[in-house]
Amino acid sequence: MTVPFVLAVPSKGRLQENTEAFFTRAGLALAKPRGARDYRGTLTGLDNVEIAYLSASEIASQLARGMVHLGVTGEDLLRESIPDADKRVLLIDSLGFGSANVVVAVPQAWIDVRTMADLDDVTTGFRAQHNRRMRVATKYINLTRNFFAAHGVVDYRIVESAGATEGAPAVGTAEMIVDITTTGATLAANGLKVLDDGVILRSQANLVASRDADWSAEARETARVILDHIAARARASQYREVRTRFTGCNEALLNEAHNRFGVVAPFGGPTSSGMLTLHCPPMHLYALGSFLREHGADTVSIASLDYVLDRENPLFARLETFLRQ
Ligand SMILES: Nc1ncnc2c1ncn2[C@@H]1O[C@H](COP(=O)(O)OP(=O)(O)OP(=O)(O)O)[C@@H](O)[C@H]1O
Ligand SMILES: O=P(O)(O)OC[C@H]1O[C@H](OP(=O)(O)OP(=O)(O)O)[C@H](O)[C@@H]1O
Ligand SMILES: [Mg+2]
Repeated sequence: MTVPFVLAVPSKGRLQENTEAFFTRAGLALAKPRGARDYRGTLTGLDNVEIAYLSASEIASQLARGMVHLGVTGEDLLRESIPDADKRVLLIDSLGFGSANVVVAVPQAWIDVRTMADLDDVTTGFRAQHNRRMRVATKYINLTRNFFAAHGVVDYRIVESAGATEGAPAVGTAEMIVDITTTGATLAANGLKVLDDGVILRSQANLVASRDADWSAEARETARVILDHIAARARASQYREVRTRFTGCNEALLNEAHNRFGVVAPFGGPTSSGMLTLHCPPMHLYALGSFLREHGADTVSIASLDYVLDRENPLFARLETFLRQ
């Protein structure tokens, strides 16, 4: 019996939809053959892959324990729940969604407290005056400890919070908080402000590999195929395809296009009839089109790319290096 390759994806919340869309764009359709309430799924076309639908925090701990091969979860959860995270898991690629900052926030009323150094003074003064330590409400216990230690802040105590952390100062269960914020609306609504140097981590969703999973030859091959799909899509979305034909095209012109517009010529220089295919970053398309016409092209067509399959697979290369270390 072959052991399935397990890919863990968020089962709910804001990460779920984005993760599904991400795999779909890469040409990997997640399916739930036994219905929407099933927490096991499949990846169309890859028979030995099992999708595990788990909460984002559960994905971080399953990756740490080697129970899943690949997973999508927030960097905040990985760094909080895995000591020495960079040894246990590989953040293969950040995915551009699920962005949130883990921050130190204090009441806006503390007008003289703007930095971690100010906080150090205040916590020390508080302890001397009240004979107890200031309380920090958070679920990010390890991130908080490390960050406060790095700033030399020691006169505090953590109060573990399971939710509605921003409310803690107002209800009097803590003086300040460490929590995640995206728009800042929840902090503002609770009369809190982020310290100027109080961003502990800029987090986003990542595609993550576990070191301790069963990386058999078959599992590696499955990872290669999955990451090949993802890399092909990523490569495609960084460029548009520009096609034109003109006889005056030469290497000097291509070099200039490369230097000025970041253009690459994936299939080499022009064909004998002068046909030229270029890949150009979206922001330079018009400038490139103008440049090509100035140098003799009559018509330039621009099209978006769905996938670009390269011999190189930078994502899988990263995984192989990590597993070898
Ligand atoms: N504004 C935000 N607030 C909270 N989490 C966000 C935000 N934006 C992105 N995220 C990401 O989503 C993760 C939380 O996802 P979610 O709440 O679904 O999972 P969970 O906290 O593990 O589950 P549960 O709430 O059931 O314990 C965060 O850790 C973070 O990586
Ligand atoms: O900066 P903002 O855009 O206001 O977002 C931040 C808030 O969003 C999240 O809570 P959520 O509503 O997801 O509840 P949860 O604690 O159950 O995850 C997070 O825990 C913050 O409280
Ligand atoms: Mg949550």
